[in-house]
Amino acid sequence: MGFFQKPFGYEPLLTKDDLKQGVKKKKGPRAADWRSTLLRLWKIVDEQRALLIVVLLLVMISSILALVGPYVIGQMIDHYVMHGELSGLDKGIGLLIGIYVLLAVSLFLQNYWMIGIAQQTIYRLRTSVFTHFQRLPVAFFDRRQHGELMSRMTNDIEAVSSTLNSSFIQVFSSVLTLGGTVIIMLSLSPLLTVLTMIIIPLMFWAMRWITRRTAPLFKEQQVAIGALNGMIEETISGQRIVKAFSQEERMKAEFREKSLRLKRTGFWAQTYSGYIPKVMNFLNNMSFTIVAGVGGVLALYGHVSIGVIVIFTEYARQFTRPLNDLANQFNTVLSAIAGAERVFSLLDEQPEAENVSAQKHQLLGHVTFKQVYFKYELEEEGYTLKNVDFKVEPGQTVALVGATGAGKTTILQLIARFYDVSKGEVLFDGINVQQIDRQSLRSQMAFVLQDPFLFEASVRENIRYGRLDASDAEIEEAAKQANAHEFIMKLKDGYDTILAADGREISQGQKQLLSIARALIADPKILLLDEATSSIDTVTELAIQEALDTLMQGRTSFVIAHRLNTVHNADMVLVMHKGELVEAGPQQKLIESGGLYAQMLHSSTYHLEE
Ligand SMILES: Nc1ncnc2c1ncn2[C@@H]1O[C@H](COP(=O)(O)OP(=O)(O)OP(=O)(O)O)[C@@H](O)[C@H]1O
Repeated sequence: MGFFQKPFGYEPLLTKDDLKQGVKKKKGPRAADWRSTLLRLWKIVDEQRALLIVVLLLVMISSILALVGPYVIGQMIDHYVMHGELSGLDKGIGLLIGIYVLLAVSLFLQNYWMIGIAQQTIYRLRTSVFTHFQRLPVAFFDRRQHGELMSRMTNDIEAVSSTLNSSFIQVFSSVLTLGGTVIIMLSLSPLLTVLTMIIIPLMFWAMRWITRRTAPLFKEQQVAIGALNGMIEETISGQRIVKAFSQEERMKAEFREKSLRLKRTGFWAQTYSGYIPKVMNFLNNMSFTIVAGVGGVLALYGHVSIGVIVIFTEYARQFTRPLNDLANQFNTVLSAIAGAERVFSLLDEQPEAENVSAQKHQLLGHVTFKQVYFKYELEEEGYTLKNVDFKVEPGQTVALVGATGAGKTTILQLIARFYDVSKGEVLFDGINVQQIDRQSLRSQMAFVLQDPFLFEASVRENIRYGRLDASDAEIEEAAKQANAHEFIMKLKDGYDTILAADGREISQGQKQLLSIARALIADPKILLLDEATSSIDTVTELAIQEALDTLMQGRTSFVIAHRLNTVHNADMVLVMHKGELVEAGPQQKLIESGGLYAQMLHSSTYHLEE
């Protein structure tokens, strides 16, 4: 019973120390070649070594049992049938039944345990990739396509999973069966063995001839399927446009042409690949005929017994099966190695570097930028932020203004330490951000974005995301303060209404209110806000404004301002221009100085709403 339970326990695949080490010695397994990939995969599977050894033993037993079957039949023919002895036959049959029952049990168990091992391995691989994702810096996600990353989590891991499920046993048992068959055949008759093997080169030649023709056809078939699917998807989602521009006939003609192409390549790809089992069967039959003919002659001259001929033909039949299986497994194993390689390369990505001397720190609310220079990884040349220098006191509200691309969001991202500065320093209460534990820093900050992110969960859970231990009463109180309670109560199930991931059932303004409630429940020391620019009705707008005022009280707040009123009420305005902080101070002072901000207020390129 113990074995039945073993594969399903969970232990983390990579410990924190492993990760640290992996980062330090970047030369570790880079998953660059398939051998190191296999080795890494093996290391994970090897965690369940005891069970794996049992499975391998069972595979050995079942391979031996499968080989012994025909041998027993031959012996029965020679010893009982040829001598007309019925009495021994029942013992032989009993033995055969025993062998085949044992074989079935052994196959069942090895399959059950191997799937357990495979699923546990995949579970741990998937968990460590996901855990690793959480540790990766924002910059990593900047340079990767999200669809591609999701495909690694799903398709690539699935490729490894299906191979582990079946190929491992299949390959091992094929090799054993092949070896065992050859040894038995050689011991029975070397001459007949050589004759059986004549077909091997013929088989390889035939397979190569066929796959050379089918490989490009299958590739073309994939391309044709892709093109056809793409067109179908476009036509369905663009239905209105197709109709509006009366393009139905053209679409039909295009579809027919693409569909015909798929039909043609599909026909030849399937035809050629369909030849493979037929050709194999033919060659197998030929070898069978040769063995039967030559064996018959040998038996007539008394060189071998009839029993040996019967066993031999049976082994000769069995002989090609593992060969075929190995050939079939080849592609599956290759695609699994490729999948595993891509998964491991993700695990090799460096996590957010943590300073060992970093400490937890209770923020007071001072924020200082000291000659900060910053450059995104993807940026080709120059700095996104250049020599940004400012100092904010606890509880102050700072409005960031500037044209699009000036660097306002970048400043907020540096405060949240999504990125590290290239030069200069970001300080909280006089402590360099690098010396503060990242987790403790972020837990004391909250973001309210223009387009807040909602999870596919209830309204209550979406607010609770700000602080997981918040009680239902606290959540309701926060929603009330955020002016969200009223609209929540009008939803179908109130606080229990499940929202879609994109929050499509509620308006943009309502999403903002939820996000404000989420920030309130987090009770952060520092607030990072991006004011909404999209047109929101005046009632919601007022509700948001009021909620934000409540939220900002007693907290150091940075607001990317889109409204004149916000700038007006701010303690300090930071005017950004092409990555530089060109002016800083209260709005009135900036207007009086007649600098860039004063000009911006009157120009049409930068617009603050009344
Ligand atoms: N993740 C990123 N990777 C590379 N470059 C980026 C990234 N994010 C922003 N940038 C670039 O950095 C510059 C500053 O962008 P930022 O988002 O800080 O401007 P912004 O002032 O907030 O603009 P907006 O008002 O349009 O949001 C821009 O040129 C932008 O293209």
